[in-house]
Amino acid sequence: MHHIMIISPDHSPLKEADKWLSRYGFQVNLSHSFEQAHKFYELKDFDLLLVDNDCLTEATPQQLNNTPPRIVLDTKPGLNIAVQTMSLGAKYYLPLPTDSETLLKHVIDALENTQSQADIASERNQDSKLAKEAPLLFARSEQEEQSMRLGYEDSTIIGRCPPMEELFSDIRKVASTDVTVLIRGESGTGKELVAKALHDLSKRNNKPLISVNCAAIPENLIESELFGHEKGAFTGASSARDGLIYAADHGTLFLDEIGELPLEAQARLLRVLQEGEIRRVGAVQATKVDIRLITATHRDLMDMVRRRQFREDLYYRLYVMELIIPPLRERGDDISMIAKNLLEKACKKHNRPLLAYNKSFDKAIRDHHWPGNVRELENAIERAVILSPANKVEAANLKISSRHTSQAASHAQQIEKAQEEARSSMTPSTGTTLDDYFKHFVLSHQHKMTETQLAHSLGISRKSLWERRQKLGIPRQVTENK
Ligand SMILES: Nc1ncnc2c1ncn2[C@@H]1O[C@H](COP(=O)(O)OP(=O)(O)OP(=O)(O)O)[C@@H](O)[C@H]1O
Repeated sequence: MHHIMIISPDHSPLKEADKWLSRYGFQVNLSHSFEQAHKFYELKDFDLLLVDNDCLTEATPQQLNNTPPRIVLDTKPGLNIAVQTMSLGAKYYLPLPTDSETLLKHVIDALENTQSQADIASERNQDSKLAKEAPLLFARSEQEEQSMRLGYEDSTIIGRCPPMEELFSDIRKVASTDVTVLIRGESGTGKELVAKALHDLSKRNNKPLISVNCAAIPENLIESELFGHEKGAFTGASSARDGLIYAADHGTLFLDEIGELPLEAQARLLRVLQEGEIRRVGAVQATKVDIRLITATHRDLMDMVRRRQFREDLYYRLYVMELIIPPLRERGDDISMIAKNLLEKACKKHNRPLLAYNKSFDKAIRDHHWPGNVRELENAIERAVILSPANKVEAANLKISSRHTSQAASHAQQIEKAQEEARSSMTPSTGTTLDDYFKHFVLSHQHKMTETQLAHSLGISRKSLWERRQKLGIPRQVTENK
């Protein structure tokens, strides 16, 4: 039988865990503080500690010395505290209140993980005599190798600037945990790449990573796509179907553009997170699923909560860990490093010899503002490769619009200016193209409409709206956190 010590103040919701864990056969003891726990028990006799963060912050370094592995739970969760807590040795960091299943799952994971580490340690001890006689080089696992190479020129995510280094360090810390991660960054900054890195570096990497762009699925289909449906659940549902969440069972589900998820689907998703089970549209019974959820958005979800466009309870579920990807224009020398890599790729793709990357090309790239970030850079370089002569790429062939080239003007100022222009003339001037009209309408209305409302007003699907934004490089509304 495993012995667990809960250390939490009287008012903490963590005390509930006592009855849940006892019901599952764990032997549980409770203390109000580390001081009290040390006074009445030998902490080394316990297999695991569940600690309310309030008690952890009050503990002295001596009280934390030689204590069993711990899971830390927090009524005021935050990224900085989470990272600090994990770096101080916590196995998991979870928000409070939590539900019995989430807690049990993490308790079991932590106990199993500790056991396997103990097994490895004892094997290493046995091997150590041999090691002294003939030193062996232990190769790093493929996963460790991959984690060390994050950011390098040959990695899928290139970046060496301090904000990217910080991001990689956070990725390494959270990848192995099962916590829900919210990735924030402007369009084209690499959110999907980060989600993939988290999956590849996790213990779920031999199971599927299912990526879903919530903005690209028509609103009336989103629930059945995600959650599946029963036969006859709606017109056209001629047979029962599993949804994408079920397809991610035991793996990772990446929901991109989570801010575009309609409210009804948000309620269903919340249930998946709370209960660990999924109910198909039209079904009575639920099925258990085990997924690690990663979400991404360029939107200010808190602002959407205030406008009642996003559920507050879901927001707090998603916001356990936040990873922020800086816009390309703030990455200094990384821009050239990424550009060279993209040039190489584009040359290969178009069967061209590696074209010379000269100074004026580099200057043009570094001077541009890149509102569409790495995706825009990728497209511009591909254009330049196609249009340039025999053996060198020419800056002019990047075809980047000059109104974006001022580094001084901030992205926010640019969007504000564009919106101001759009608002000051509510009808487009004569001679504008359909694309201009489209751009004008989106920029002048996006501050007061959701993507669904915008698409509806334009008489197109959300998928088309999303695709045309990418094509025309129309930035989304700037949020205060960017
Ligand atoms: N740091 C990077 N190094 C190299 N390539 C990158 C980097 N970041 C992004 N890319 C490339 O840029 C493109 C856009 O990346 P990705 O789709 O991950 O962005 P995103 O933030 O998810 O975009 P959106 O918000 O529009 O869905 C991809 O082709 C990706 O491979």
